[in-house]
Amino acid sequence: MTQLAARPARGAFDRRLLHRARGATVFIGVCAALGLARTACAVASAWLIASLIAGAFAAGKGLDTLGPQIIALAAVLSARALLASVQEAAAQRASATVKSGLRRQALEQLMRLPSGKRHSGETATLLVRGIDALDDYFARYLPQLVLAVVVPVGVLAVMLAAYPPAAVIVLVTLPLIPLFGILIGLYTRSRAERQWESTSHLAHHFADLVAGLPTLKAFGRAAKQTGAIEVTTGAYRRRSMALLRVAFCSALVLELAASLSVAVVAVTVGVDLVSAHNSGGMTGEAGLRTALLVLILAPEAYLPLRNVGAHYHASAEGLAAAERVFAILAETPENQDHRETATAPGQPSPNPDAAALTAACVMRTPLGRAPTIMFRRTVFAYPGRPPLPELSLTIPAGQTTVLTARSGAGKSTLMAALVGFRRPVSGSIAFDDTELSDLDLAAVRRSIAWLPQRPVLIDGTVAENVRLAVPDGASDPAVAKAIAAAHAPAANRTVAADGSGLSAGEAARVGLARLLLRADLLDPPVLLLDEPTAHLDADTEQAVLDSLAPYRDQRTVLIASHRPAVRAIADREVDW
Ligand SMILES: Nc1ncnc2c1ncn2[C@@H]1O[C@H](COP(=O)(O)OP(=O)(O)OP(=O)(O)O)[C@@H](O)[C@H]1O
Repeated sequence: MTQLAARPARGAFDRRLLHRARGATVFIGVCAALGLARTACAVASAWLIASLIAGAFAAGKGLDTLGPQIIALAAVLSARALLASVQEAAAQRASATVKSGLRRQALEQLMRLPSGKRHSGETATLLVRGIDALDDYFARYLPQLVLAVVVPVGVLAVMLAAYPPAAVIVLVTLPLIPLFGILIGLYTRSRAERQWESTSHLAHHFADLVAGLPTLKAFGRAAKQTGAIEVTTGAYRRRSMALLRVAFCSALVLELAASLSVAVVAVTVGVDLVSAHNSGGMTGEAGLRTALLVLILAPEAYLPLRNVGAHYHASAEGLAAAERVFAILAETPENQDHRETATAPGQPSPNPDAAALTAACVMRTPLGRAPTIMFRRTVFAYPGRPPLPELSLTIPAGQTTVLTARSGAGKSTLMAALVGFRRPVSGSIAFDDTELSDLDLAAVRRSIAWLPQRPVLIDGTVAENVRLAVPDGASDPAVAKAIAAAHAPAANRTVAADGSGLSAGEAARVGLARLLLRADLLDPPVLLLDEPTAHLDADTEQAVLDSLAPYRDQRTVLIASHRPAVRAIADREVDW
């Protein structure tokens, strides 16, 4: 289930969405201008239609007299259609701007937050489908909201000039539409939130199931998952149908209110027309034209407000997703220094801004040549777990230290802490005499090459995977050298993001090639290697360790491993 609490419903006009993109503000201005032009077209076409009918029926005019008016009507209707398509194009453009802005900001924030905090299936659904659902908000709802303000005012002004009683009826009944719309909208909003939770849950469940399918099949439990999927999709279907029911009912209610109001206007105008023959009021061509003008214009006053209600339902899913994106953007990265950027050393940096920032930091690397690393009474803790034992440890400068503590003692945690992905709950970490918390974390990361226990892989070739280790890219020969030194698979071998296509040992050597490439090009003074030879046979292990030898020289190297061959290259072993 989604981990993000739904926020209270916002108004119909979400300022935060518009503030996210400068283009959106221009778009609102364009919408208002186009709305005014469309109102003018609506009034002009109503007047032309009324004149044509009144001229033909009340004054008996022929095509020769009415010809210019027919041409004018065609021109006005074409202009109205053109304005509508310009508005649609502007809306799509504004929508694309806001969506890409939101996606970029959410991704940057997610990369700053501690990894593993959020489910990937749910996040992918939010960032792809959820944000895409904002199209309805920008392309339909927002333009309609502008029209809902501009059109009724324009139409009412014309009606007031032409036939004040009809204007009064419209003025009195018009607020019923937004009133009903708001009441239904408030109800829909909570349903849309629940619908979005169902969507996230389904995505979450499905992603978990697909990832765990081999294991489930191996234990003969795959068929049992059919029932669980049926339950999840059933809940999703029921919530979708409930939301659709509300949408249809709301359209019906708004339609009914508008139709009744127009009917009252029609009856008033009709009664006036009939009684005019006795009183001398609305008679002849002018009287019929006025009556027709009012009858054609009256529905135009209600239409934008009704459409706002309908489009609100269409955009509710996008708004619910946007709430969650804003919740992500508002999160404070608890495990992170406020100065850090997003790139993990030796790990891919999908964010060019972060890469550029990291590249800038290389000019002021804070770590001296081969620093001493100190853990002083450091305690790490994971949520819901007892804290790990207090640790006081000195990793000597320029030496290779092998951590041999038992499995689960916290070796990987300690390495993650050195690159700022874990923060101790008490005690401190220092490079030479400077506390990590006083250093620029982005620059610290730039000074470290880290081979994690399970290197992150992306879809692509081995070369592409290796090249990611350096934010500014690397030449083919440099990549080839690192691949050869790490005894990694051929550069053109294809790899899937889940690691399929490579054995566990081969994947580890791709990670090692990244570390070596980083060491070659960025010359970091610290190397961290977490179980670098865990899946390797003795010969390959020795070859890899031999390749590593020149890189260990003049650097502070920390390796987590229990393997005898690795322990044999240690200047110092540490256990706790
Ligand atoms: N994300 C996490 N959430 C909760 N507990 C965790 C998490 N990561 C690690 N731990 C726990 O913290 C402890 C230390 O884990 P860590 O991976 O650092 O140990 P390690 O010494 O590297 O183990 P190994 O040699 O098996 O790789 C373990 O008890 C582990 O279960």
